[in-house]
Amino acid sequence: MKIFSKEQIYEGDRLTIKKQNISSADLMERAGISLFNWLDARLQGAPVPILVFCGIGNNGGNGLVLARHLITHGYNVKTFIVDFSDKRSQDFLINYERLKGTTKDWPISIHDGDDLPLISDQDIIVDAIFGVGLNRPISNWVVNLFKHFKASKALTVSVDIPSGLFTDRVPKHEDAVVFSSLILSFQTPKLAFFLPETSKYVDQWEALDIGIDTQYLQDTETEAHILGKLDVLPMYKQRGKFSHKGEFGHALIIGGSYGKIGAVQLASRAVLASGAGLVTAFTPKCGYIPLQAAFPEAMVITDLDEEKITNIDFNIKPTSIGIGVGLGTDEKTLDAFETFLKSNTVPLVIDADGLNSLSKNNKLLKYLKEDSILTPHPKELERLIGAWEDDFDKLKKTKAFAKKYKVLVLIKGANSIAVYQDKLYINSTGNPGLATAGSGDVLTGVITGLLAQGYTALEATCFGMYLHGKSADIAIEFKGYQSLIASDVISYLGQAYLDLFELAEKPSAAPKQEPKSKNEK
Ligand SMILES: NC(=O)C1=CN([C@@H]2O[C@H](COP(=O)(O)OP(=O)(O)OC[C@H]3O[C@@H](n4cnc5c(N)ncnc54)[C@H](O)[C@@H]3O)[C@@H](O)[C@H]2O)[C@@H](O)CC1
Ligand SMILES: Nc1ncnc2c1ncn2[C@@H]1O[C@H](COP(=O)(O)OP(=O)(O)O)[C@@H](O)[C@H]1O
Ligand SMILES: [K+]
Repeated sequence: MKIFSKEQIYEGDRLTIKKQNISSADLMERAGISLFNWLDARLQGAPVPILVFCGIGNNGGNGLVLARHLITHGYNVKTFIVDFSDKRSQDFLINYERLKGTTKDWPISIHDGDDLPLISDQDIIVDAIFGVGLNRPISNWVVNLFKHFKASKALTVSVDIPSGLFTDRVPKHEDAVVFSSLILSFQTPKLAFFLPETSKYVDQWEALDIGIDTQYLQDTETEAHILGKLDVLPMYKQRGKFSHKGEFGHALIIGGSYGKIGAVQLASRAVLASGAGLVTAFTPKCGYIPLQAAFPEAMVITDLDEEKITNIDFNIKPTSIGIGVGLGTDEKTLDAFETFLKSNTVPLVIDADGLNSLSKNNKLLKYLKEDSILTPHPKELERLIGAWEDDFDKLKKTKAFAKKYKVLVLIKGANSIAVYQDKLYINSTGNPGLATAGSGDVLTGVITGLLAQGYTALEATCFGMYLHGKSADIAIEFKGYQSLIASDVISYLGQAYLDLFELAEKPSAAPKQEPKSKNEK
């Protein structure tokens, strides 16, 4: 699913209004009704007090439309205008009048210095104060209102985006953003929903189709994409009945050092569990017995040295290589890594100590084969590209690095992001259970295994991180977060594959389904 920038959202609104020959108030009505449908389908008339807080712009306008429909459907609604500026948008005013025509409970205006309304933790707060139009720091009295929301512990639903969250920068103060239990976002989510520094404001999000022009949605190139099942399913390669293991490639995992052979075993097992035909592990001699004993499906080649890799030499023709897991950064290993990089022409995944080797000796970067896949977690990334201001700056720097060396960088984390040729591919699967030793080694194996089967670097990375996270999402249903271990992610990979072909289950009371916009294949 594409993630549109602030400018593209405004352009989409404008173009839709023109092409569909409607007014902006009509579009606002449609947006407001999509909010109502979603909430009504789940509230089903519950008498819960709903407190709708509206700004004076179009986000506020959405709130007024929602309030009006809730009132006419008999819900228990109180509407507040958060009067942070005397500049009211046209569509806000239209809906302000409409609302006053609907109920005798006119909206209550809140100004700087007014007492804040009483909010019980049984209430529902609708945050329609700021949308994507936020363009400067928020007045303190509004920040106090946000703190008041948080202190009330009431369920908070944000319209389009949590008020106070910018679409393109990290908020200066944590209190200046509404902590949202649920965001009902128009048409597509925003990039800020997926970054470590801003995701704390985002619990759940839903994208509501408001009928933005499908041609525009289809034709507009966006920097970021969130990858769901429907985005990765087209990448899946069917298996023919008469296929044989040679067709599914031969991956080579290079890594391991004394006491860290397990990383190689995890990666090698993940290679086969992702569907590759053959896997060979290249490790120090100390890895030979453990690997052959623990994982008979793998073939093993060993280094001359007992405890570390000192000379990478193999007589097989792998179709993909994954290097770095458990590798260590001993001087001799660094030299072997350099020699290997200079001669390698095979599709390559570099992880863990392979990345640290690149950081220790960044003149090696120029030897990286085009489309090599680097899979750093944030700490490894910082060693590679240097420190960054915030998550947006991190992405900017990573894009520059990926373009400069013509590589793909997968930044691992809660929402892993693959950075490739100026684009960002954000993973939608995975959970905190994955914060466990070796889960990154498994990811390396999955991606190397997919590369071996002929997936492109981008496909192997996007499909790989999706399956890896999906496997963990299935595994925690049986294991819980705490006791999920990396081996489980391998064991449940098969279920992750099978899940690809399960139809997405309908929410319990499916709201009136707007026609799916084309860009959601
Ligand atoms: N135009 C339309 O018909 C549609 C607009 N949409 C809604 O409109 C929102 C964007 O609306 P707006 O562009 O009016 O902007 P917002 O409603 O997000 O912000 C309101 C106004 O506040 C001002 N402002 C920004 N930061 C401020 C601050 N810190 N202190 C005081 N004032 C500040 C801005 O001038 C802005 O116009 C979207 O988030 C979405 O909710 C959607 O309904 C889609 C349809
Ligand atoms: N909170 C989280 N939610 C989802 N995925 C996570 C979370 N924490 C870590 N992960 C995932 O777990 C893996 C961790 O990789 P890494 O840090 O390399 O672990 P290791 O080095 O132990 O193998 C990555 O795939 C990352 O995306
Ligand atoms: K909002």
